[in-house]
Amino acid sequence: MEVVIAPAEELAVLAADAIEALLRRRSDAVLGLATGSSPLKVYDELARRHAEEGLSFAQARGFMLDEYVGLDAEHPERYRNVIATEIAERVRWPAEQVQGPDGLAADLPAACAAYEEAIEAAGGVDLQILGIGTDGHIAFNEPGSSLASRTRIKTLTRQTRVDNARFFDGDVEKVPTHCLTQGLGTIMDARHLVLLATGRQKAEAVHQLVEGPVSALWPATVMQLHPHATVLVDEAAASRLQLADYYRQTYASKPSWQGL
Ligand SMILES: N[C@@H]1[C@@H](O)[C@H](O)[C@@H](COP(=O)(O)O)O[C@@H]1O
Repeated sequence: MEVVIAPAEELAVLAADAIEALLRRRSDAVLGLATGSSPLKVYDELARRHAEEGLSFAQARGFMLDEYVGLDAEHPERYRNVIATEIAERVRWPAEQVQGPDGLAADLPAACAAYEEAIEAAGGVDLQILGIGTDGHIAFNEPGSSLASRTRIKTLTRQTRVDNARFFDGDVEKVPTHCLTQGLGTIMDARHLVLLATGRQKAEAVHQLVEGPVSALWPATVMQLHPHATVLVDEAAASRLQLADYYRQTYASKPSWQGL
């Protein structure tokens, strides 16, 4: 696992560099997309490169991590709509090439199974962008999630609903109680995991993710078992890391030919 500690703007550039390098290598690359505030600067940077430097998403495919159950098709916080607004439309990504689990399906388990099949049929995710919840969840894999889980229905914790209430007029009761989420096993199948975290409220989760014992109690710790995982954090999110100096030295002495 590589840990990079840098200001948020720099982290966004690093993540965008990795995505750009992938797209220039393979224009039909498969990107894993996350919602939440953590990836927003990355999406801004990709939109800028699309507009100013011609970075193309015309052939790329995208798979979202998760979706709320039951939000109206037009609801602005429906993750499908969030991804359309924050990234897909800005880079003129053909809508049919970006998919998410269907939180409005009549048969939710069938929708989860279909989603797993769609990811597999696309050849799997090349690069997965991730954020992390304050309770250590990735996607919506709340504490207690099986480390081998696949796309399924989950109940959101009170903590996650409180954290996400800011997107629902600050009213926790408006935050859905259930979601569909890629499982930890699904996420672990992606070939490169790039997690972004900023702010002191993420410091404990980041410490557990990087340095804690692998445990369902902190679901993101499963990433320690991934052969290619990158953790991009600002100083505040890194403030509880025991080996922060070592990560800094390692990154400072990294050869320029080596990407993330
Ligand atoms: N389902 C999303 C996650 O994918 C995201 O990583 C997390 C952190 O959100 P933020 O980046 O806004 O802190 O919250 C949500 O619950």
